[in-house]
This record gives sequence, structure tokens and C-alpha cells, in this order.
Amino acid sequence: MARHLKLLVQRWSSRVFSVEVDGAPRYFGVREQLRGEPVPPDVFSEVQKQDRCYSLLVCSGDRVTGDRFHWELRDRLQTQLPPGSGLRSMSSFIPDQKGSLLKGYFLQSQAGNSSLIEDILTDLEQRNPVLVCSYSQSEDGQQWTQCLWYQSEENPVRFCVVPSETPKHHPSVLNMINSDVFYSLEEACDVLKQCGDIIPETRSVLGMLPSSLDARRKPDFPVIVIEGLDATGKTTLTESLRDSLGATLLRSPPQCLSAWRGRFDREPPLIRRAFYAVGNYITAEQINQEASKSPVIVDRFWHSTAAYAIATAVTGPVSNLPHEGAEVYRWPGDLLQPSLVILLTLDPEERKRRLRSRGLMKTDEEEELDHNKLFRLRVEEAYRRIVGPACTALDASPSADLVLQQALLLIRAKCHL
Ligand SMILES: Nc1ncnc2c1ncn2[C@@H]1O[C@H](COP(=O)(O)OP(=O)(O)OP(=O)(O)O)[C@@H](O)[C@H]1O
Ligand SMILES: Nc1ccn([C@@H]2O[C@H](COP(=O)(O)O)[C@@H](O)[C@H]2O)c(=O)n1
Repeated sequence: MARHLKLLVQRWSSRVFSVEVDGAPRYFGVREQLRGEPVPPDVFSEVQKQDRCYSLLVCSGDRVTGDRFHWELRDRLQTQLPPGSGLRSMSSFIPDQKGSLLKGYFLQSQAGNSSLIEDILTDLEQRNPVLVCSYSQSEDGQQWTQCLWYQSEENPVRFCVVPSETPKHHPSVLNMINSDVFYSLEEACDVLKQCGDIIPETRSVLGMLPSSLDARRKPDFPVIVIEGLDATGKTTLTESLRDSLGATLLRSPPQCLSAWRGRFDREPPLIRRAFYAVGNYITAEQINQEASKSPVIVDRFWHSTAAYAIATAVTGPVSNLPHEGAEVYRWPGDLLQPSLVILLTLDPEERKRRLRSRGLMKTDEEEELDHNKLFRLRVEEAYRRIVGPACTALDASPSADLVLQQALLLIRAKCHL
């Protein structure tokens, strides 16, 4: 077994395992010896006595390869596993230890399917950086045990499975910085550079970056960013503001990246978020140039990149988000700061009505906003928690003209235009 896997398993009992059930994580741990009465963790409560469970944790040392493999693995398992395997997302982490998160999947093997599932797992384990554990119930039905699957045929070391307290932070929070949310151009570029061989388009994207960036340069004219969920009226408002103020209208991601956006939208979060992060820096350079001549209006910027990334990385209710004031909500030190950020807010029913009447194709995330109320609430709350600058909320439900008048009032008050 590779050295890093050995180290990992030696610290097994300090790790917490988390399995997603109905969009919320359930936690358990493992101990070498059971102290006190056995209490099966609730993840196992609906598993039949003769069934086995398996966990697969991705253990690649290289995060780009690991994230892509984790992403593809779901599709592979969904197509290969027999029905009733109850495939769920899972992770393992050391509470409060940044960077300790390992991602993977948890599944059930019903008695009749066991050999088929074991063939799939053997093949996976032999060819890929994945650590498989199996879980079985003791004869008396009192206890679930975990063992590393590769050695289960020989003399397996069995760990007792025990319930674990809900940790202070959602597991994804541990790996969020510079995986989901990038705090410098350098970090985002590093990820894209590592993808050069597998995604040739990254070279063209990186080629769009200016040779130098100066975040401290203060633009001569105000820079106003308009943010909000899709169909809240950003396009309508930004175009009206451009006309009313004689401003330049820009957007993030910038027009010059349009050809490659779809390609990066199909990649796992690490790569997708790095693409959008780099897009903000390219837009920032365009802002710098235009804001020496006129006010600049920007349709989406950093708030969108960070809020969607944070809200997607965690699951469950808003209380699972990193707490208000956490590091993930701060503005990157090397990114131009706008003079004002206006967040358009809208009642979900009215937003749906506008979406329907517009009738355009929706991205996966837009679909998710529609179907998953918790996801929408997390995005909205993440928007509100980002600081440096924080956004100013504006009710987008009145007519387009009234929203424009309200936005102009805010801009005049804040930017003295
Ligand atoms: N204040 C308003 N009242 C009623 N309808 C509006 C208002 N503002 C915009 N709309 C309509 O709602 C729909 C969505 O607006 P718009 O395209 O401006 O939103 P958006 O935030 O830019 O969306 P996306 O982020 O998905 O591009 C459009 O059909 C638009 O005409
Ligand atoms: N600065 C940005 C802009 C957008 N995104 C991501 O794109 C999606 C929304 O874009 P629309 O063109 O549909 O408005 C959203 O899902 C964000 O993930 C971003 O990350 N950063």
C-alpha cells in the first residue's frame, strides 16, 4: 500500500466519515475497540442484516487528477452498479484540520448482487487511486464493523463503527479555500496550468490574461457591479444603467472567454471555479482600462463566483455554510474592488415567472436553483456574507423602470455621480 495511504489508515480513528442522506450529511467514526454499548450509526439503520456496505475514498496525491476522477466516478458507478445500490456521496475528514477532506461514495450491496459489485470494486481499486472499505454486521446484529477491503480476505483489521457528533463545520468547509474559492490569481492559474494536457483550451484562456495586474490602482470613474440570481433582471438593469449614465458595460466572465465557457462548465468544481476566478481578473483589467474614460457597469463579478462556489460545496440548510465573518467570504487581495455592488433580490415565485416567460436554456446550476430551495437560500445568504465590498440589496420586484430609478439613487448616494 502506498505510504500516504498507510499514514491515512494509521490515523483512521481520528477521522470522521460523512454520508449524504436526503441532502444532509450523517456522521460516524471508527474505533479499534468498542467502549460501552454498541449503537449503530443511523446511516446503517435501514441496511438489511445480510447486506454489506462499501465506501470508496479518492486518495490521489494530485488534486486535479483526484477531482476529475471523483467527478467521473459517480457516472461510472451510476451506470455500472445494479439498481438498489443506494449510491451516496461521502467524505472523510479530521475535524478542524484544513485540507484533510477526502471525497468519495458510499454504497450498499444486496446479497444477490455481491459478486457483481465486488468485481466492479476490484477493477476500480486495481486501476485507480481509491481506497475501498467494507462494512458488515456482526453475527448477533449488534455491531457494524469496517475493514480495509483489499485485506479483508486475509487477516483483516476490523474497526468498530460508532456514531459521531455533528462537527462544528460542514466537511467541505475544510477544503474550500483555493479549491472552491480562489483568493489569488496565482492559485487559480496554477490549477488551470495543471490541466494544460487534459484540457488544451486552458492555454487559450491563460493567454487572455494581461501580463501585469494592479489591484491597487484606483479607477478614475466609479465601478458598479450588479449581482443576483438568474432572471432577477441584471441584464435589463445593466443595459439601462449603461444608457442612463453613459457608462461602459462589461461582464464576468468576459466576452473573450465565451467560446470556452461551456467546456469548463462540464468540469469538476476545482477546474470550473478556477476558470471563473481567472475570468474575474480578465474583466478587472478591462475595467481598469475603461474606468479611466467613463463609469463602468459590470454584470456579475466576484460575488457570483464565490457565492455559487460556496453554496455548491456545502449541502443542507443555510446553517451548514461557513459562519458569517469566515475567511472564505473575504475579497481577494489582488482583485480590483468595485465602488458599489448592488444585489438584486426577488421573490422566488416572481423569479420563476420571469424565467418561464424568458424561456431560455438553463445551466445545471440554474435548474438546481429552481428545484432545490436550500441551494437557492445558500446562494442568497453567501452573497450577503461576502465583504470587501459587501453588497447592497435592491428589491427587483417593481417595474424595470422603477428598479432603474432606485439603482440610480443608490449609485448617486454612494458614488457621487
Ligand atoms: N423589473 C422587471 N419586471 C418585470 N420583468 C422584468 C424586470 N426586469 C427584467 N424582467 C424580465 O425578466 C426576465 C429576466 O431578466 P434578465 O434577463 O434581465 O435577468 P438576468 O438577471 O440578466 O438573468 P440571467 O442571469 O439568467 O442572464 C426577462 O424576460 C426580462 O425582460
Ligand atoms: N463572475 C461569475 C459569473 C458567473 N459564474 C457562474 O456562472 C453561473 C451564472 O452565470 P449566468 O451567465 O447564467 O448568469 C453561475 O452558476 C456561476 O456558477 C461565476 O462563477 N462567476
